[in-house]
Amino acid sequence: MQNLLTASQIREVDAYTIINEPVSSIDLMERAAEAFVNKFVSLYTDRPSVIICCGTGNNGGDGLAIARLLFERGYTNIVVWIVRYNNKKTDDFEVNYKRLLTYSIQVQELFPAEQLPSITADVVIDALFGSGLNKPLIDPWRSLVRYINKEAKVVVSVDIPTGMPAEGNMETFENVIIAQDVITFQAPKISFLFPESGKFLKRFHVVDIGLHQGFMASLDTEFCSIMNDDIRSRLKVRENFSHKGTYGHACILAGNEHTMGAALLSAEACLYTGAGLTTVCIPSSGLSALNTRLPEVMALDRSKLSELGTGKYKSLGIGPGLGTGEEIRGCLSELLADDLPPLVLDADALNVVAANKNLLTLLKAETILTPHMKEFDRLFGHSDHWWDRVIKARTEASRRKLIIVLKNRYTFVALPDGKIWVNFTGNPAMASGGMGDVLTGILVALLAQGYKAADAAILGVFIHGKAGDLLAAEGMGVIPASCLIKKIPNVIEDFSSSI
Ligand SMILES: NC(=O)C1=CN([C@@H]2O[C@H](COP(=O)(O)OP(=O)(O)OC[C@H]3O[C@@H](n4cnc5c(N)ncnc54)[C@H](OP(=O)(O)O)[C@@H]3O)[C@@H](O)[C@H]2O)[C@H](O)CC1
Ligand SMILES: [K+]
Repeated sequence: MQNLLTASQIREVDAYTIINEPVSSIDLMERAAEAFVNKFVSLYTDRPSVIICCGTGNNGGDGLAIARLLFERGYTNIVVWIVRYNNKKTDDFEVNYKRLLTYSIQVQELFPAEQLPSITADVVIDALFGSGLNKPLIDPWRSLVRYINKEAKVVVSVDIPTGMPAEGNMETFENVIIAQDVITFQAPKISFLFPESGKFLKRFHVVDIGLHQGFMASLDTEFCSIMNDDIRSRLKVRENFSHKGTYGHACILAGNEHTMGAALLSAEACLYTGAGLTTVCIPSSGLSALNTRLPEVMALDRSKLSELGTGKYKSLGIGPGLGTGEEIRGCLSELLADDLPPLVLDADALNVVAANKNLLTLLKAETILTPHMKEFDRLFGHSDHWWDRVIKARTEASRRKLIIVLKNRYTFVALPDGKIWVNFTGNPAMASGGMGDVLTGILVALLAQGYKAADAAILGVFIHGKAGDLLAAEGMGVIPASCLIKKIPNVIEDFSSSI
């Protein structure tokens, strides 16, 4: 895992690195600028003309060093804007300013109430404000940002688009640079994870500037990202002499007459994730579809729900395509009161619980809930913005000792210990019906194999997204859920055999 830091934690790590590496702050700035330039030249290979718009804080200091380094790499068409809208400046900005003046790079100082120079360059590099932003922009900075957004062809931001807070509610921060690319230092900023950031940044790239890893890891953070090593260290290799009994019997209560596909997708994903045996509890109307499509999967008739609590199954998933009719509501209330195996609740199961919140209190510790945004809001109340929603997921997960998998482009896994694990695998080609059903099947299979619920959730979201990434890398711009399932074993193989 890698901790994701708030702006104040970034400052702490910065200061710790300077003292304990040790490295001077100006050298750390130089490293940041070098890392930016290396990435920039790999993204923009045709040596574009650039305007570098610099504030007078350390983000601006980075911008000045970037100008110098691009010049040293043979960029001839560089203009540096220095935005002097107040008298503040940092020491490292000042050092880099003096260094820049020894180069023959064109520098233009911008003062309030002056007309803004025209933008003719191919790319504007935005180094106005970074993680030091502490309030929404007002004029004259606001007008400058609006002008750049209107006039610039392409903007590449240093660390964070100017005007965006590093974390927190983004709603009041309306005037933000719209960046094609953001080259950000050490770790993604928490704000990048929320859909609201999507209108301000198209892509972000993380570059290592050598901040102190041990100190970063020691910080008590709310957010962390799921890394490849987290998967490798958790995935168990399938043992020689193992048999179907070794990998558990999973059961999925899903599907209805018109939504049997959801049950089939979940069951198939469960199969491909390696459950020893998979049973689906479906109405008899789905039997021929199941037998035709998934010969490996067994059926339990919907009338035999009482079998779910008998200890026969090692894990249980409830919800995909189940429906929310009276009959389902009644049987779910009874079931949840029963002694069930490790449980995943998805889709209609969540909707039934949302309509009868008392059921939440019946859920055993470590139950996995997999809501998308709307299901989450139905369960725990409406949120106006994602920051509020994610913090609510954290609170509910720790208060109720549940595992809440809040699905989105970057899925948030809120654990009972208060930590939120963010998953970075997955891609927009996966945005289609049935993907949630597949995730449920993956999770139920992992629980059947004896993974602890928190590990199953972390592994499950990663494997799901990674399977989609493999298909995207093969050129699939749209990925049907049934195609993704077939890639699950490849991901598991890749990550369990390379310890
Ligand atoms: N550890 C790292 O990742 C490194 C980061 N570097 C770069 O440094 C910036 C952060 O630099 P900092 O000097 O802390 O802050 P900024 O440059 O973003 O902002 C400067 C000052 O701007 C003022 N401010 C804040 N909000 C506003 C606003 N809305 N309007 C006007 N002014 C504003 C604020 O001063 P106040 O006195 O008003 O509080 C800021 O101090 C980081 O993003 C990286 O680019 C290092 O180069 C390497 C290590
Ligand atoms: K910036």
